[in-house]
Amino acid sequence: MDIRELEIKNVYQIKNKLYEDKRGYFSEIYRKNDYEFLKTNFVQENYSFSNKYTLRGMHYQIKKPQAKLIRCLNGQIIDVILDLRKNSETYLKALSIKLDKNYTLYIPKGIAHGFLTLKDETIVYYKTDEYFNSNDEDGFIWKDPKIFEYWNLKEFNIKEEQLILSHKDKHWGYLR
Ligand SMILES: Cc1cn([C@H]2C[C@H](O)[C@@H](COP(=O)(O)OP(=O)(O)O[C@H]3O[C@@H](C)C(=O)[C@@H](O)[C@H]3O)O2)c(=O)[nH]c1=O
Repeated sequence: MDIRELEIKNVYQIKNKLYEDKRGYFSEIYRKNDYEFLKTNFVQENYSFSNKYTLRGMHYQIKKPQAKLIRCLNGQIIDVILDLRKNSETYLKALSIKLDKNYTLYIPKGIAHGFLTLKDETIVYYKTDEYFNSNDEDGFIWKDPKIFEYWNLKEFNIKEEQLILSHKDKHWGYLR
């Protein structure tokens, strides 16, 4: 596997192998032994389907933080993360990465996560190593200065008014 650690500690980008032919393509999503190096026991799988310019985030769990293995099965996203691990060398560092069918992203526990879809019918599929618990969930607003630039809205010619957000994601406060 082609694995690259990104600028936030223990965040990995993994190149997906696609076997293309006249029918389309085939790709494995997950083999336990390939991902043993992560020492992560995934317990839940999710997928979301979104229209273009949907922004979901920024989310994390407090008591039982979730590591996530994220793949964009259809369409394209800008994935934005921020390191909230106080003991991390890269504490409060943010980054963004474009994901489509070619790359998987791994984020360890303690990282805030969000993504913006760049195409209609974008499907994001991800595994987590802790169950979702709405009482444990926290977040902050996507416009927080610590991450705002990472959405690259200008580069993609996206206006704030075009963004589609849930009620919850519109009303998070700034990161304290
Ligand atoms: C995330 C999640 C949501 N839900 C429910 C709660 C709610 O009624 C509905 C929609 O939830 P949300 O609006 O929180 O979905 P969404 O905004 O897509 O939440 C996700 O955002 C991305 C950025 C992440 O990092 C994920 O971990 C998760 O927080 O689905 C579950 O039942 N299980 C889950 O694991």
